[in-house]
Amino acid sequence: MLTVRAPATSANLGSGFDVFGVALGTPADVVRVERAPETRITVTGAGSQYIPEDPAQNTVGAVADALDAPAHIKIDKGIRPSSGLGSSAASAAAAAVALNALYDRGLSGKELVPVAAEGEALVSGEAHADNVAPSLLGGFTVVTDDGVTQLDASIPVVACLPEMSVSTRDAREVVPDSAALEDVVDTVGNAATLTVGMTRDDPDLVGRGMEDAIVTPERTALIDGYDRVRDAALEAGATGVTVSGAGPGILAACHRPDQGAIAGAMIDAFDALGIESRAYQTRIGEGATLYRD
Ligand SMILES: Nc1ncnc2c1ncn2[C@@H]1O[C@H](COP(=O)(O)OP(=O)(O)OP(=O)(O)O)[C@@H](O)[C@H]1O
Ligand SMILES: N[C@@H](CCO)C(=O)O
Repeated sequence: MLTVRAPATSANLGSGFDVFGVALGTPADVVRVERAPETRITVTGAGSQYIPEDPAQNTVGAVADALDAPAHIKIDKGIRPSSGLGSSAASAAAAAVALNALYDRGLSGKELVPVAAEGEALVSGEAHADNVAPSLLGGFTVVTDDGVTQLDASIPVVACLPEMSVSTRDAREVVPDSAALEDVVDTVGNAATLTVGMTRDDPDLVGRGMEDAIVTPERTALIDGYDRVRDAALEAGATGVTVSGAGPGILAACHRPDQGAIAGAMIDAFDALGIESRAYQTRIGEGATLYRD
């Protein structure tokens, strides 16, 4: 029996649609695997009632297929599905690491990125890798057609998760087909600013670089109360706020001393609209970790 913990992630970071991602310290999924003649999946934990155990419909089933590694796979969900915190990706990343070890496939973390992305193709229709890459590798990741670049980073963040669901598949349908050149220029500038901020562990540059005028405005319309929560977080000291992944999670970058006030302000802003939420006060952290029992 092998056990892997794979963290939640936040993709896009505003200016890096389908490119940027970060691993979060908490929450995380835990996946346990043992060899079996056929893949069988059991799911417990947060939102497990919404997650199919049929291998043909679960992200870990796609990973087991891709690695030709049948197993009994137990998923303990720490990350609620349809959250914007990379729930489906964390299970896929954990399964990729666990099955790679269980069957001695010898693939590196970077080589496991396209394998785990097969799970994302299953649930969202596209094998976008901006959640599975940071969940596997940790830190800040940049995913392009040429591969993955990873950087260790340690920025404090608050990830606020309201009691509502937005499916990635739906949120991809509102992404515009084209953009005005001036918005593209702004977004490239913001993405560059954010990347420099990550290399310096500078929450001010990272927060400033999270601005995006192309995809994020279309997505915020799917999240009740987004503008109120964003304003509350900024007033409480957040250096930048954006939609986490496809939403409804909202990510705020910050300095450590402001973290508690920002978390409280975001929860209170949702609460004033009659929406329950919880906030993870965490920081950019490590990728998937393997434990041998
Ligand atoms: N192992 C799994 N964990 C979570 N969701 C899964 C899993 N396998 C299949 N699913 C399905 O994937 C969908 C959730 O994926 P989706 O990409 O919409 O959310 P997410 O992973 O929380 O978000 P995001 O990619 O925006 O961060 C649900 O329909 C869920 O049933
Ligand atoms: N880049 C993907 C990530 C989903 O978490 C999207 O925003 O649709």
